[in-house]
Amino acid sequence: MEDQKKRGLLIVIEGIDGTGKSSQAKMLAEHLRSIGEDVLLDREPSDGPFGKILRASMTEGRLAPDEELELFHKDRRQHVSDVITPALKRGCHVVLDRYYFSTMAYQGANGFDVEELRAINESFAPAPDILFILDLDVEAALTRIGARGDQANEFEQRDALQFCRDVFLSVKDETYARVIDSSPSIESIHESLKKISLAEINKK
Ligand SMILES: Nc1ncnc2c1ncn2[C@@H]1O[C@H](COP(=O)(O)OP(=O)(O)O)[C@@H](O)[C@H]1O
Ligand SMILES: Cc1cn([C@H]2C[C@H](O)[C@@H](COP(=O)(O)OP(=O)(O)O)O2)c(=O)[nH]c1=O
Repeated sequence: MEDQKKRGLLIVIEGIDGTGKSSQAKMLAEHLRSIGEDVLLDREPSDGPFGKILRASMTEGRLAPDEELELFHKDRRQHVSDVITPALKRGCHVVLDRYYFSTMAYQGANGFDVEELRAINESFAPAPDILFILDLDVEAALTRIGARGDQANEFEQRDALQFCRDVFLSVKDETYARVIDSSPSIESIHESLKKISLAEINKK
């Protein structure tokens, strides 16, 4: 008898820096576990070898765009095959802080073609069951992360973050996508994510 265990849900949380992804992912995972669901809380770049190189480059100095993109794809291929797919197959939900929509956004802002990036990633990475797009204007997001670089840096940063925000919103009509206004309190946003996630889990 084929194992009839229900496949887990891939729940992805995306948004520009400061929209509350990490806070919401942690709270959602903790809530689902508290009601007996098997949940893996994870993130991209992942904690695998390629992800580690990427995270190091964020403090030690950005890699060349081509090299950086190649590493994000290598990291995701390994993350999907070694972590995400096995977890979903054993019925474990995966709550993921960033996924390939961040590649579309941030490497798109770096000059790569957004739709091409989407096609490459969707050739090997499963689409989410739910994609929460945490949306917030760039000024409010920058304030939250206390990003006060020099003026020039801020202008560049603002433009790039606005580009990213627009890319995230560009997938809002997908059946799996939910745009969540991230200006309310952390708790009220958590209530929205909890309600939507439980409705999907109960559909299975
Ligand atoms: N809804 C919210 N209202 C006010 N502050 C928030 C909210 N969500 C997150 N924050 C704060 O903003 C900062 C960034 O939150 P974080 O969860 O790390 O966002 P991200 O992972 O999207 O960068 C943290 O200091 C966090 O406490
Ligand atoms: C997953 C992913 C992240 N990123 C970027 C977004 C972040 O600036 C950085 C690290 O992600 P993260 O740790 O989420 O940083 P933050 O908490 O500040 O948002 O990696 C990409 O450029 N491409 C990607 O595919």
